Amino acid sequence: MTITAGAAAPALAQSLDNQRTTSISPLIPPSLLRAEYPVDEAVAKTVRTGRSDTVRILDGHDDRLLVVVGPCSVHDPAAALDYAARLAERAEALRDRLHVVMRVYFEKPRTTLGWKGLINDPDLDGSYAVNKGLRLARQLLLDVSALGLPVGCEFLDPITPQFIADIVTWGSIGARTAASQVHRQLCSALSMPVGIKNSTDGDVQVAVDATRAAGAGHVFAGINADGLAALLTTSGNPDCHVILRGGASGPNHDPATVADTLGRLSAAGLPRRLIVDASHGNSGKDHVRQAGVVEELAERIGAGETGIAGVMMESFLAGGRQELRLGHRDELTYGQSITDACMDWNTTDRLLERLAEAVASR
Ligand SMILES: O=C[C@H](O)[C@H](O)COP(=O)(O)O
Ligand SMILES: C=C(OP(=O)(O)O)C(=O)O
Repeated sequence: MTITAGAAAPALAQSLDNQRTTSISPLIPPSLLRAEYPVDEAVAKTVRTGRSDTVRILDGHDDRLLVVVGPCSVHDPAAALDYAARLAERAEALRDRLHVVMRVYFEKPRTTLGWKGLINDPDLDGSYAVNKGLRLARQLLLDVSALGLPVGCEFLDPITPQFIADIVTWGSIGARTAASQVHRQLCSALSMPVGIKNSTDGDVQVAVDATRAAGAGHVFAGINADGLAALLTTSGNPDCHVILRGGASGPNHDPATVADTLGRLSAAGLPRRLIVDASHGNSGKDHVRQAGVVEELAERIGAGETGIAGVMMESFLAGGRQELRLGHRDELTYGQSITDACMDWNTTDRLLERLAEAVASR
C-alpha cells in the first residue's frame, strides 16, 4: 500500500507541474566560476577603493563627481575592453575631479521582448548558452578592473550576483524592478553602493521607498555559493541612493525635481543622495539629446548647484544604435550598441572634460 502510494505521488505531481517548462539543465555553481576566474590583489584594490570612493562622494566627503559611463549593454567583450582601455586612460587623467565607473551591463530588462544580454544569450543567436555567458561576464569584469577601472552592473536576475558581485564596484536596480520586493531584498545583501532608478512612468517615490527598504535587513530565499537553495539573512545596505532617469512623464533632471527628491529622502529619514541618468527618459533615448543633458548638468554643477553626486551616461565607441538580427552577429558594426543609442567615444571624451571643468570651478 505504502509503496503504491509513494510511487503514485510523484507521477501525480508530475502531471500538475512543469507543464510549460520545456527543459531544465545544469548551471555552473557560483563557487566553481569564482575559482576558475579568481580575483587577484590588483582587482580587489580597484573594487575596494572604487566602492569606498563612491560612498565618500555620495556622502559629500569627497568633492569629486561620480560618473557612471559605458555601453547600454555589452554584446562584444572585445569591443567593451577596447572602450575600457580608452576610458581607463581618461579616468586616470581626470581622477582629481571625477570618479569614473564603467557601465558593464550584462542583463537587460526589456519592455516586452528582445535580446536580454550577454549572460542570457552570449552568442546572440537564441542559443542561450548561459554558462558561457557567465564565464565571459566574469572574465570581462576582471579584465576591466585590472585596468584600474571600477565597474558598474545592473542586477536583474536575483541569482546572478552570486557569480559576479565580488568584482562589481557599483550596482544598479533598474526602473522596471525598483518596486520589486525581490530586488529590494537583493540590494540589502549587496556589498557595494547601489543606485535605484525612478520608475518608467517617472514616479520618484518608488526609488525613495526602495532605498529605505534596501537599507533594512531581510530574510529571504536565494542560493549560496555552491548554488544550493538557501535562506539568506541580511543586515541591510546603507549605501543605496536614487537615480533620476526621467520617464513617461518627461525628463526629471531639472533643479526642482532634484530638490524635491532630496526632500523626499530627508522625509524618509534617508541621506540626501542622488545621481542623474542623462540617458533613458531624460533624453528620450536620443544620444544627441543625451549630450545636451550632460552639458546642462555640467553648467549647473559648475555654477554651484549641489545635490547631484553623480552623472550616468550611455556611451560606446560608435554613436547611435543598430538592430540585432539573432544569429547574424557578423552583420554588426563594431563598437555600436544593440540596445539603447549611445554617444560616441569623441563626444564622451569631450563631456568627461566638461564635467571635470565643472567640478573644478564649483
Ligand atoms: O537600457 C536599456 C533599455 O532602455 C531597457 O532595457 C528597455 O529596453 P526596450 O524598451 O528596448 O526593451
Ligand atoms: C535598463 C536601464 O535603464 P532603465 O532601468 O532606467 O530603463 C539601463 O540603465 O540600462
